[in-house]
Amino acid sequence: MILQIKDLTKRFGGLTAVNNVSFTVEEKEIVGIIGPNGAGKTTLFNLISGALPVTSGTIVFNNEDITNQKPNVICQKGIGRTYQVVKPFGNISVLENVVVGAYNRIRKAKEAKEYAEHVLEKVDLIHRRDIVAKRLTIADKKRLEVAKALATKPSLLLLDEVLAGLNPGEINDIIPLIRNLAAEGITLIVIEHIMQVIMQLSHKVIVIHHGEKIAEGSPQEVTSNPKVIEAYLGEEIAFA
Ligand SMILES: Nc1ncnc2c1ncn2[C@@H]1O[C@H](COP(=O)(O)OP(=O)(O)OP(=O)(O)O)[C@@H](O)[C@H]1O
Repeated sequence: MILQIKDLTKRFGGLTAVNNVSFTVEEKEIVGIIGPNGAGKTTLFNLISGALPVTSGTIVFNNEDITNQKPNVICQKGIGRTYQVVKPFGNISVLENVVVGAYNRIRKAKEAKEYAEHVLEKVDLIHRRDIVAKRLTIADKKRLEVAKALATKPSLLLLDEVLAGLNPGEINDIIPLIRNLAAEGITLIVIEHIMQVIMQLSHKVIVIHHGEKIAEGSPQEVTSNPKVIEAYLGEEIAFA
């Protein structure tokens, strides 16, 4: 077991965004997290990555309690993440963006640059290395977001809607990339709205609704669960 989330709760004033959520993630697993808009998925990532303090509950990573540790400390322990809203440093090059990520783990400039180039090759963005990041297409900005997170050498990577806003062709191009990361031994937790992608990628799916975990199981199990179907009534997610 690489991650254990126990009774995790996050309140923003009177709003309980994450409510008593527990689950575990095994090494090399791909876990999908789904749930309607505002369900608390990104907040969950913010708690795991240390971007927000928890209200109660614990987060154990590699047998170590990391609850409420600082984001840079959690990153150095091996948890990387992407952001739903891509946040490249727009006025510097693609390569420099990734070098910034690499500096979390590598102190020497030459080594950080070499590692950043290696990561850019992995995400198929090496040919754009000298372009100013803000000039990238949306699809390439998503690849850059993954590259920045990969440069921190994560053993657990949290992907927050990296496929949102992409067309079907672009989505099909990025899915093998995600699979390759898993094949290399990186454990993945993936928030995604596109059910087909979740069904294709995930070993296990966790369904969050109003901050609570309402279902957990194989993609087939959760999509045939009446509670899950009800939570999604009126939502645009298609189970087909
Ligand atoms: N920093 C914050 N301060 C106050 N409320 C917040 C904060 N972050 C999130 N929330 C609220 O917590 C709830 C859960 O939000 P969250 O972004 O985690 O949902 P989500 O499942 O990721 O949604 P989406 O699919 O739309 O990204 C929402 O009601 C949101 O408005």
